Amino acid sequence: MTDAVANAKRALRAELRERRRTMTEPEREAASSRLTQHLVDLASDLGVRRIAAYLSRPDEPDVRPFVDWAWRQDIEVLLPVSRNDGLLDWAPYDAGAEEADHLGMPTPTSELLSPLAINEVDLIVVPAASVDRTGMRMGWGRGYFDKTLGSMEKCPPVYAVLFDSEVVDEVPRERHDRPVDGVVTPSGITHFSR
Ligand SMILES: Nc1nc2c(c(=O)[nH]1)N(C=O)[C@@H](CNc1ccc(C(=O)N[C@@H](CCC(=O)O)C(=O)O)cc1)CN2
Ligand SMILES: Nc1ncnc2c1ncn2[C@@H]1O[C@H](COP(=O)(O)OP(=O)(O)OP(=O)(O)O)[C@@H](O)[C@H]1O
Repeated sequence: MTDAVANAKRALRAELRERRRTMTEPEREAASSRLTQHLVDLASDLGVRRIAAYLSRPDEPDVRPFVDWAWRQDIEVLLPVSRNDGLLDWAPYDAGAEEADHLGMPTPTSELLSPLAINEVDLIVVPAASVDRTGMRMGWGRGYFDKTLGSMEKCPPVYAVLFDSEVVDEVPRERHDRPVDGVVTPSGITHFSR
């Protein structure tokens, strides 16, 4: 049963990855500017002082203009750094240098903070492959965010960033999967009731 779900996730991820890969540049640019506006609205409405986000790759919905906006507003932004033990360290965004880590993910080169640093933020913006209409989230297959969110005692609002077509009726679900409070897509913000 569990294997069947894991296989279903893998197949769905491959399909979603391919769809992202074939998006055109004008489509990406239009999505990016609308997405940024909604992320700015979300952070402004919540009055955040510190957030956790990530540095998107070219095929991901572009959260970089939002990260830069937050930094210019003096909102502290923490970025994930993948560890070999499956946990995430965090490092502050300072508009400085970045490098690709061994998984190919853009990673900051600023000072490393421990996995506990995320306990101090008031909004977490996470990547996702797909989210369903109840808020159940499927990530990219390494469990980093499920582990991180599952380890938090008191979790601030968590919003996944996706393209519109990636919000679906139902995602394959395993016991350890963590739901999100909402999604931000180019067409707007959806809040789930939990
Ligand atoms: N920009 C960005 N940074 C991020 C993430 C992300 O999704 N986007 N992460 C979010 O977690 C963490 C890194 N996570 C990763 C998740 C999966 C794979 C990966 O190689 N996955 C396999 C697919 C496995 C499968 O399909 O079952 C692959 O792509 O071949 C790499 C890094 C932290 N930083
Ligand atoms: N809280 C957890 N504790 C231990 N192992 C976990 C936990 N969450 C996920 N895992 C393991 O991580 C692997 C990937 O899980 P899954 O396919 O659900 O990842 P995902 O939702 O794509 O990841 P992410 O949350 O990083 O985006 C699985 O082998 C799973 O057993």
